[in-house]
Amino acid sequence: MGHIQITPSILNSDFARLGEEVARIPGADWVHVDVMDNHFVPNLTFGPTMVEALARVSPVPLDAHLMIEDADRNAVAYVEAGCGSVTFHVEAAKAPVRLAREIRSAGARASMALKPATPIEPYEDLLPELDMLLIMTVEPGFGGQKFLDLCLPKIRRARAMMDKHGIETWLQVDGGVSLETIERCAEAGADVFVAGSAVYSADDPDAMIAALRAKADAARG
Ligand SMILES: O=C(CO)[C@H](O)[C@H](O)COP(=O)(O)O
Repeated sequence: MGHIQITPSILNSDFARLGEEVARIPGADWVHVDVMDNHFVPNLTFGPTMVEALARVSPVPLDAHLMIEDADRNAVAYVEAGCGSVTFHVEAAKAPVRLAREIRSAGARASMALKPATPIEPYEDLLPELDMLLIMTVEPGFGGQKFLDLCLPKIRRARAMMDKHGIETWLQVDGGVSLETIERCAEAGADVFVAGSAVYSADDPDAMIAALRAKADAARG
């Protein structure tokens, strides 16, 4: 298991002041950018041009979460836009192994996401192809939703598979992560935590990142 990393999502930040919003979180490990196409999810955010502009001003590297159809054709554009990590949804990829290899060859960390109802078991043999697995803990599409406890057993099973294979794949959780829920995720084996509304609704987002990190570290014992 890797060290604890906190990756604030800008989904619930002020889109009119994105440069200033990322400047408020220098203590983050990554900035999580939720790319939504209004097809894979019923919400629309931004594309590679906006992400490229954000990458130029962000104090920390970008972690793109692509909630888009046709991930096979579009994911590498986000590596070229300057993202250090690119996550595609397995439900949207026709050839996930080829896609993970393309992301890696283009120079970013390759990551694959599972929606809450998508099981991990069919993808066990694919884990060594990934730098990170993202287990969604809400239905993708919107920030500010309630954490789904039903996803915790899947996080545990994914961590057990990684241990069995002896691989260093990071395990990210995304959706409803807060001071109230982060310990459960860390205990289950997650090491990378996306937090959107918890960070951006705090008076001091950077202090919230430190508080989340401390809770996750404590839960690990
Ligand atoms: O992927 C997402 C939604 O699809 C967001 O990253 C996620 O929901 C973060 O927001 P919050 O922490 O408020 O749940």
